[in-house]
Amino acid sequence: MIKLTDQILTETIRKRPLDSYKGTYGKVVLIGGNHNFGGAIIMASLATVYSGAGLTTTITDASNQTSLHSWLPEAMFADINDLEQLTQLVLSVDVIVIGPGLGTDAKALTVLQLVLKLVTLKQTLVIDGSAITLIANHRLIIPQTKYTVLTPHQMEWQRISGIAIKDQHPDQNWLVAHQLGATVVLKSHQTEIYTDTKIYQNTAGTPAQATGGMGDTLAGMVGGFCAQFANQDNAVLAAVFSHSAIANQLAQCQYVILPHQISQQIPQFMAKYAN
Ligand SMILES: NC(=O)C1=CN([C@@H]2O[C@H](COP(=O)(O)OP(=O)(O)OC[C@H]3O[C@@H](n4cnc5c(N)ncnc54)[C@H](O)[C@@H]3O)[C@@H](O)[C@H]2O)[C@@H](O)CC1
Ligand SMILES: Nc1ncnc2c1ncn2[C@@H]1O[C@H](COP(=O)(O)OP(=O)(O)O)[C@@H](O)[C@H]1O
Ligand SMILES: [Mg+2]
Repeated sequence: MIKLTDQILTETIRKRPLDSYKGTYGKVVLIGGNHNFGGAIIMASLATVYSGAGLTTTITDASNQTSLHSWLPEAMFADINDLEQLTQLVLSVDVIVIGPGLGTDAKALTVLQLVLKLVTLKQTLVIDGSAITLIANHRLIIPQTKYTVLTPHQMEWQRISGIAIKDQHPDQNWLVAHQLGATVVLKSHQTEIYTDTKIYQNTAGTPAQATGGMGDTLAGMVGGFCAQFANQDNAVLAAVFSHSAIANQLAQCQYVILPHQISQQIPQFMAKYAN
C-alpha cells in the first residue's frame, strides 16, 4: 500500500494559465439534498466551488434554494423534481456528483436511475452517500463513464461490496473495486483509495473530522478537483489528501472542525502547492 503524502499536491495542483476563463476549470453538477438533508448538498457544493470548479450547479429540493444561495451565491440552482431540466444539465457538464443527502426514497431512486442512464463516456461520475446505498439496495449497474469514483464510508462499502466491516481488507476490497469498475475511496480514520492499478493509504486526518457533513465536503472536493485536473486518479488522491491536511492544520487549535471550515481553507491551501 502506497502512503499518500503532500507529494501528490505538487504533482497535481497547477498554476492557472493567464489565458483562461471559467470554462477552462470545468462544469460540475451536484445532485442531492432532499427536504431533510439540504445541508449535505450545500456542504458538498461549497467544497466544489472553493476547490476552483469553473461553473457549479446544485440540483436539489426546492426548499433548499434560499439556504444554498445564502451560503453560496456562486452556485446555480435547479429543482430536483424538474427531470427535464435535470436531463439538460446533466448532459452539459464534465463532472456529476450524486448522493450527498439524496435520501433513499422512490423519488431519489428515480433521479439516480435517470442519471445512471444519462451519463456518457466523456463524463466523470462521483457517487457518494445515499446514492451508494441505493445502488446497493436495488442492485443498480454502474454504467461506463470516462471515470467513476465511489466515496463510501465503511458501512456504505459493506452495503455495496457485501464485505462486512471487520473483513474489509485490501485484497477483498481491491477485487470488488475492480468488479465495480470504479476508483473507491474507502473512508475511515485511515482512508484507503483503490485506483485501477494501485492502493493508497491517507497519512493525514484527525478525529476532529468526525462530524456530520465531513464526507459530503470530501465528495464536493473530489468533484471540484476532477473538473480541473486532467489526471483523474491524481485529482481524487489530491482531494482526499487536501481534505485531511486542512483538517490537521485546523485541529492545531480546534477541538472539532466544521465541514464548511475545510471548504473555506481550500483556496489558500491550494495556492501553497500550485506550480
Ligand atoms: N447535514 C446533513 O444534511 C447531513 C446529511 N447526511 C446525509 O445523510 C445520508 C445518510 O448518510 P449517513 O452516513 O448519515 O447514514 P448511513 O445509514 O448511510 O450510515 C451510517 C451508519 O454507518 C455506520 N458506520 C460504520 N462505520 C462507519 C464509518 N466509518 N463512517 C460512518 N458511518 C459508519 C454508523 O454506525 C451508522 O450505523 C447521506 O446522504 C448523507 O450524505 C450526512 O452526511 C450527515 C449530515
Ligand atoms: N477519526 C477520524 N480520523 C480521520 N478522518 C475521519 C475520522 N472520522 C471521520 N473522518 C473523515 O470524515 C469523513 C466522514 O465521511 P462520512 O461518514 O461520509 O460523513 P458524512 O456523510 O456525514 O458527510 C471521511 O472523509 C472520513 O475519512
Ligand atoms: Mg457520507
